[in-house]
Amino acid sequence: MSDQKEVIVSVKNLKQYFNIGKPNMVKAVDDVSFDIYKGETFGLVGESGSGKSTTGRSIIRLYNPTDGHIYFNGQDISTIKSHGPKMKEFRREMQMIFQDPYASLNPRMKVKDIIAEGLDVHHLVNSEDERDKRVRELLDMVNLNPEHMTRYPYEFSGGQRQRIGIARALAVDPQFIIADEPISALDVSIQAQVVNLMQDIQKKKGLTYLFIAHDLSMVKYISDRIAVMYRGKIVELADSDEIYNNPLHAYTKSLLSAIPVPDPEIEKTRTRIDFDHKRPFLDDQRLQEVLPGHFLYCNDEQAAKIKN
Ligand SMILES: Nc1ncnc2c1ncn2[C@@H]1O[C@H](COP(=O)(O)OP(=O)(O)OP(=O)(O)O)[C@@H](O)[C@H]1O
Repeated sequence: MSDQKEVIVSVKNLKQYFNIGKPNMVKAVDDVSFDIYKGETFGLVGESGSGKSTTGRSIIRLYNPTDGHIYFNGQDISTIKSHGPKMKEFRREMQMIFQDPYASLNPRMKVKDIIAEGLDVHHLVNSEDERDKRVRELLDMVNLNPEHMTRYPYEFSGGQRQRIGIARALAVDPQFIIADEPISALDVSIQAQVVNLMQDIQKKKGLTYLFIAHDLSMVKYISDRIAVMYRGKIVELADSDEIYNNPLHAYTKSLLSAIPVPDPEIEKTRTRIDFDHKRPFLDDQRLQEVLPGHFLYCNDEQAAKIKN
């Protein structure tokens, strides 16, 4: 994490509601606020349907926010037209890596054209030679053989395809990458390789990551800070170690208890903590700082108890 804690992305009171036929409204993201610091990996964790992907997609402005603000390097991007020239500039700085490397790469395009898409859109290269040279560099950066740039996605394994997805995201030299469950579809043996690669590249390029995952098993190792999301709200946010060693929200505790332990003896005795999913959010609760840098969704009385 950067020492100065310079904020790169700031999300303020974001609401993203979907109208699924009156009077039904899905509150996918419901009044969520957090900052992401330059150079850090910010983990966003929660079970399926908790609103993680919608949060990521709202930041990159794939949706028009229902309410609230998104700031990128201090500029409010929540009101910029999503297909206008101004947004195009910001898109160059914010890229996305998707969960399914099979679905997210066009099977009819050669790898070099997939990777160069951003270069073309943003007119970043002036000749075919320059384009090829850049694609080679990018393939090399993700440890793929540059000679394979004229191949098609089906000729690559799952892990290799995710590397292609990473190269595509890196092509425009972004500052910030949203990785939406980038390893969930991969074999466990490949997951660590892809994560290590992402971390190496992060160091080299000073990148900031928003890393979305449905469980804490990998995220706790790679994130500087973690936000736990439940039913459209952030219920806890703290440094990764703090989340792991001192979880305060019952939902966080249940997520932690779901992580398998590598030691078979300890694994045998692992008890899962259940979370009562019927428990509603109450009007007097909000996300508040209960310990330095540790935020919990609770009421004032609960907060005061933890503070003392
Ligand atoms: N475009 C949309 N239209 C209507 N409802 C949507 C849309 N996108 C998401 N939702 C709903 O919003 C809620 C949050 O979805 P979201 O995909 O953000 O959750 P998630 O935590 O990322 O889950 P997953 O891991 O399954 O992707 C879900 O109830 C989902 O059905």
